[in-house]
Amino acid sequence: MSNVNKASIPTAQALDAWSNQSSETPNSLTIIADSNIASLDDFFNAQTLGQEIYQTVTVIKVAGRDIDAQLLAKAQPDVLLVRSVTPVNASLLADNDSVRFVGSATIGTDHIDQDYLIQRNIRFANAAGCSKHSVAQYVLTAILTLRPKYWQQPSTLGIIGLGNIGSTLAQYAHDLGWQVLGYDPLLPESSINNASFEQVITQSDAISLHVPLTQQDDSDYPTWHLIDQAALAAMPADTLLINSARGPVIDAAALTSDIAETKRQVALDVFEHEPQVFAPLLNQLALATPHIAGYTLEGKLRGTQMVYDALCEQLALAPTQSMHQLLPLNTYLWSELKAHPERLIRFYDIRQDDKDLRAKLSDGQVSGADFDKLRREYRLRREWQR
Ligand SMILES: NC(=O)C1=CN([C@@H]2O[C@H](COP(=O)(O)OP(=O)(O)OC[C@H]3O[C@@H](n4cnc5c(N)ncnc54)[C@H](O)[C@@H]3O)[C@@H](O)[C@H]2O)C=CC1
Ligand SMILES: O=C(O)C(=O)[C@H](O)COP(=O)(O)O
Repeated sequence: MSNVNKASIPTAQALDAWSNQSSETPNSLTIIADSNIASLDDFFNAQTLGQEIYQTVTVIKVAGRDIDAQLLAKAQPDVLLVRSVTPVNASLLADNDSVRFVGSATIGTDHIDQDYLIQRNIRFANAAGCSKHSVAQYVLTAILTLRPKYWQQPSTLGIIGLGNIGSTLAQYAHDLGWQVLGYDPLLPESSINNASFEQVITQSDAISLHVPLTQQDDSDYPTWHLIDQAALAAMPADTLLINSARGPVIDAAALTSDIAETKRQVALDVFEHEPQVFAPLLNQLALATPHIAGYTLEGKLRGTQMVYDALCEQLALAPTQSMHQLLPLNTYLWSELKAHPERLIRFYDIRQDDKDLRAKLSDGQVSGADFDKLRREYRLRREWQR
């Protein structure tokens, strides 16, 4: 049996050409995938998935925001692979009865209606923890760029949400001799889960948010507008606030007024009205980046690897591709940076990302198209080895 990788088709427009040729081959596997998933061709092809079972593996690559119900109804894929910008729910899948597996190469799952997928008996996998070091390193870079004195001076880092990213950030904070005040009502008390929400808000030098976006229906501790006008009013003006979780965790209108009044330093990687970013907030931020905290080569490849492994399990195949075969040598060592703080800009020049985003400001906003373009064309950083 020969395995033929029929094609990786780059755009939705190519779907018409593909569907005219498609002869509904038995044992064919059709995948619709967000073209922003790293190394799609390396992980999803007839060699890595065929293995005597699938004669044809077709990957239709589409921009995440263009994956819609019409496309799914027409292509009738077996597998849907997304990142964070494609809402996967009844509106997307109602007219489709072919999808058996949905993979999101991301940590966050707020774009996925998991109850609906269970109802439809569609297996779901995400990439929990894939970029936890990358995001933690983004946060450290933001803090140390804005407050270089914290390399030497003991400070208190408040962490809200102590899952994969929050707990990883706490390890780096301890490496630097910082005190950690952590709050996570869904985890047992621990050496880092050691404070109330109020204590974190009122007693930290810097606060970093690492919660999923949840609403009242999903959680006893919803995070939508967790940082609202009251939380900001309780936060001392010199407390640095960083959000790399999801935009709506902070009430953007309240934050805009708060910074105008307090001149607080705030670093945002995510925005309430993303992909649009509005000037009144952007112009007051100490640092602003286009949702790239997790965008390292390692973080993105790990995300792809995790959904590939889960798909292999679903198909009862042994995984044959590994991200380690695809990674160039990594020379970024956390121990080196700790010994030479002046090299931070070489490890991650966050001000360049900030500058690139602000350069897109026009007519009072960064448009969704420009925000997405910055992300699509982002030169992936390397994750520091710890
Ligand atoms: N900016 C970026 O590029 C990235 C952003 N993210 C975002 O970061 C979020 C966190 O990621 P992980 O740490 O890997 O997730 P995780 O699921 O491992 O941890 C989240 C933690 O938040 C806690 N939590 C939930 N509600 C809370 C509340 N009201 N108050 C305090 N804690 C609460 C949970 O108990 C859990 O321990 C993701 O859900 C995603 O939205 C993730 C990756 C990249
Ligand atoms: O993993 C997550 O959760 C994230 O926020 C991603 O890193 C965001 O990347 P995209 O999925 O929007 O490319």
